[in-house]
Amino acid sequence: MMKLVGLVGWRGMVGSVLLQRMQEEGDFDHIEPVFFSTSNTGGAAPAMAKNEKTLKDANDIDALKKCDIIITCQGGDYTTEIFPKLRASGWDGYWIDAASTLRMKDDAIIVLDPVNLDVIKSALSRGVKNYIGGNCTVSCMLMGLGGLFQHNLVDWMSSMTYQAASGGGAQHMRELLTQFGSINAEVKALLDNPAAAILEIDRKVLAKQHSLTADETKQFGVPLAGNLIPWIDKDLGNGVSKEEWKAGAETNKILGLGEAFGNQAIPVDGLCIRIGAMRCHSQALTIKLKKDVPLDEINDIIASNNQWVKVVPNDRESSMKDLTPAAVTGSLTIPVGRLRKMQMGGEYLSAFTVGDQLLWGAAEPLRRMLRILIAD
Ligand SMILES: NC(=O)C1=CN([C@@H]2O[C@H](COP(=O)(O)OP(=O)(O)OC[C@H]3O[C@@H](n4cnc5c(N)ncnc54)[C@H](OP(=O)(O)O)[C@@H]3O)[C@@H](O)[C@H]2O)C=CC1
Ligand SMILES: N[C@@H](CC(=O)OP(=O)(O)O)C(=O)O
Repeated sequence: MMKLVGLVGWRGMVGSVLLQRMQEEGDFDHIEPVFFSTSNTGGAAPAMAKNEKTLKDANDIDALKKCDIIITCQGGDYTTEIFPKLRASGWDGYWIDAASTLRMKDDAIIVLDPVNLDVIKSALSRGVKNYIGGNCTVSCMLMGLGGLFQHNLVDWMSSMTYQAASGGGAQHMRELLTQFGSINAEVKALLDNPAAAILEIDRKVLAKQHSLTADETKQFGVPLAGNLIPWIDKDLGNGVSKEEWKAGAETNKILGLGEAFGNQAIPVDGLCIRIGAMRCHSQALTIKLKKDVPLDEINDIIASNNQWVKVVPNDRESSMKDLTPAAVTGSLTIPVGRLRKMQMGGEYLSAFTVGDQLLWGAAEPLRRMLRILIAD
């Protein structure tokens, strides 16, 4: 019999990408879906619905309890509120979640199966029921550089990120575009006049950035258009942002490394920066290798790790064409480029990678976890 799969948060940005991928991969042919809503109980379920044509109440524990598997992209507040109640009610089904709430719990696995299928399989055999998608930057980095970890070559890694507006949510993407529009409108007449002085244009742009209305900076708090923000997520109070903390904590948990697994963690640290890209996160990596491996071997190790990673030749033209958010958006390909040995010595490797943070960064690992569960 087909598994009853509850879908919560399917209407949001991550959820919409998830549904789109599930349709592309024919996942609905293998499940009996039940669509839930926090705002429209009784409304019409989307076209993929089979027997259950109306939306169920996402806060109704009895309705949720009927599902064998629940996938939620509804967000952390929903998970915090509903998940404990559902488990307390005796529900023993599989919970697949995009939110960070449960990621670091002992009874939860962070899923990224092209990288940690062994960790997932071992957890399934132990009866673990909670499978959580990783932080977008971490997942995209591991999809690109997983080969180096698999070959136990990484001594430590520093990751400097360039994260897109979408990481904040749909409203943040809209706000970025609104800001670009306001700034452009401010200097449109001067731009149309080739004789206009560039310093006058620059002065007006800066004045506009400083005078954007509260409405125009409601999501980010400051301008992002023509600017950047060197802080993402909460301030942990020790000079580290929560997004930066996740790099080390989640990378190691995904790989099954660290004290909890009885072995040594690999230090992964850096600064996380918000930039004015739409939905691709990029990161510049400095990797201290455990030994001086020739660059052609490194290229092979990275390229052969999974079918989505693509090594981009370290030259100007290839980097400009294939290693940008605009080139990668909407695609599952994870390009890794700018691979070269650094001045510090043969064990120091630089790399640059880009990933669509709504695909490998959010929806795709959840979808693939569902396929693993229904294949069993
Ligand atoms: N954004 C990201 O990059 C990432 C997000 N995540 C996680 O996924 C969660 C969901 O993120 P995201 O998809 O960006 O959140 P959204 O804000 O796009 O969607 C969340 C929910 O908001 C409700 N909603 C209210 N108004 C609208 C509207 N106009 N259009 C669509 N939905 C609406 C929907 O619930 P309902 O249908 O019940 O009303 C929807 O499921 C995050 O909180 C986070 O935990 C994880 C990784 C990356
Ligand atoms: N914090 C990420 C997006 C996100 O949702 O991350 P997490 O799933 O770890 O909360 C960003 O802003 O780019």
